[in-house]
Amino acid sequence: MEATSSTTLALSSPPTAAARRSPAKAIVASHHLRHSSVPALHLRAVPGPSFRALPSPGFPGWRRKRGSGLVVRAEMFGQLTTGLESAWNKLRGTDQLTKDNIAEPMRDIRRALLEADVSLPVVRSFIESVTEKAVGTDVIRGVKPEQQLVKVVNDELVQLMGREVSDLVFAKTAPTVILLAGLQGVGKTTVCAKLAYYLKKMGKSCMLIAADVYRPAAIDQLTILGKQVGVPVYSEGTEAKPSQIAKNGIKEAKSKKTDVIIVDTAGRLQVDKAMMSELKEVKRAVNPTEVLLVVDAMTGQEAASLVSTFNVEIGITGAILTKLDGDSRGGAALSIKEVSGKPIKFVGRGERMEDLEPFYPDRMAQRILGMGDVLSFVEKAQEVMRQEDAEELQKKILSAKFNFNDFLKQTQAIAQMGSFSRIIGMIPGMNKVTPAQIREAEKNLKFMESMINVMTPEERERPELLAESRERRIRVAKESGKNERQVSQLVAQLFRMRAQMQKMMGAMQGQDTPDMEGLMDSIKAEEQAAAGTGKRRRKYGNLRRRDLDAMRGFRRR
Ligand SMILES: Nc1nc2c(ncn2[C@@H]2O[C@H](COP(=O)(O)OP(=O)(O)OP(=O)(O)O)[C@@H](O)[C@H]2O)c(=O)[nH]1
Repeated sequence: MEATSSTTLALSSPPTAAARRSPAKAIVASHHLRHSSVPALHLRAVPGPSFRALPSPGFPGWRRKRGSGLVVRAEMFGQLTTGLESAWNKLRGTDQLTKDNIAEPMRDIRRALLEADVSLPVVRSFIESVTEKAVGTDVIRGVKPEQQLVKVVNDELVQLMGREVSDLVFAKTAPTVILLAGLQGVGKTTVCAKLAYYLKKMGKSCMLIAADVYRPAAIDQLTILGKQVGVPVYSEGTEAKPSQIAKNGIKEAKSKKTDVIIVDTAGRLQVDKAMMSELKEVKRAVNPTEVLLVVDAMTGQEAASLVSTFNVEIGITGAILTKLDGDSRGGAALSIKEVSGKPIKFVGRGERMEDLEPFYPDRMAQRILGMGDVLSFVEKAQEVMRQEDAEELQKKILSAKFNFNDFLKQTQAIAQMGSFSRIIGMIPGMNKVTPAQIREAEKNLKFMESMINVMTPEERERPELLAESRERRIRVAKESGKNERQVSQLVAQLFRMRAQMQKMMGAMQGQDTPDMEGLMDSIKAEEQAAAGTGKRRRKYGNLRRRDLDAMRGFRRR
């Protein structure tokens, strides 16, 4: 309920005043008094160009500014943001994130999340994965450890909240039916109208169905709000059965070729059998595309367990989180997806019809951290590092110095970035590598890593040593638990990779040609030994031929 800027009010009893001004507000305001989670509005006159009605500091979203006597809109999740800040501060003056220096900041993060009413199992797994990622992060030139931790926490928060925005699903053939459920006073009726307003802006025609027959004012409230947003409301009073009203309403909406139908259902003070069975009945009657549970952000992790319960009982497709404007501590937004497995699709951030927006996990994480500039700085620095790495790699390939250390670097880069294709994509001329080749490479890397790990620094630096010495290959095989053939293939593969990369980049000059006789003989001998079984030939024959071709290619050059 927001008064317009021209409204002049100096009142102590807002519902009565609101009642005088607008019947819609009267219903909303009187309804307000019945619900404890939202403090009642106390309209207050504050001096200004014109007197403006403002909620009291107890109202979500508004706080009294210290010292000034002014009432200002509060930062969302302010307390959580402040709690996290102390974690970053503890890392000042350190050079790198380590298991030891991260312990105390992690305790601060844990405390901040618990104070924000995030559910304990969620906090535990969050702390675990942030710690693991933070300690395993490479130092990025110019980026301070505390900034790096902000980035890790941000990425994990985004992940926790579902990563991607979860769009509303529309039925293949209209109409799309959206069933709204929720406890009393969470903002369900308001959400009906807000959602209709949102969909109307998308160019969809809507109809609201008033199936809350227990609170008589709910039907009037929906009718008035419907008028306000210019959407028809179907109702049959309080005598009919909700499932029947919903059915009839859908029939009417279909005859009017309506795109989306939103069904408002009755809330209860708490979850009870009667509500669940009625909801099940309505759900059966309307066969909805979306069943969305409206939950109040002020109820913290309780909201998350409600989403779980409703999902188990009636099967829902997602949640709408209301009253995110202000004092809510963040527990609901951070716990819902993880606890229930269901995404938050929309958030309500005020009482006006336009105060409903899709839920973007990344934007929410940035709001919580309040550090957008740090995040983009770290991302840029990471990008520069990757480019430098890629350039370095390119130089090595051009001079045929691509060795086992580079091989390992690739594996680590993959672990960090999630995909081989990103590195490959950064090397000019490498975009001819097919996704299938990349997938294959990713699979093989782990296997190869175990052999590279037991090579001496010299052998890693100069793969020629292994190509030329059977003893070395046997030693590597023994220490890594592989056989000689596998080591020979790995060495051959490195040279083949060099050759392929160079070929692709059109730079065939300046490479060393090791004496490959020994290695080739070894592969040939293996091939003969394996010739006994057709199965083995089929399995390995192709690979060996390719290896030998690569070797021959090298020898020719
Ligand atoms: N600050 C704030 N208030 C909201 C928001 N959404 C709803 N409200 C207010 O919450 C109060 C309850 O909203 P209703 O829509 O009447 O709640 P309901 O869930 O339909 O209640 P029942 O019909 O009893 O189940 C109203 O005063 C709304 O204006 C929001 O996102 N932010």
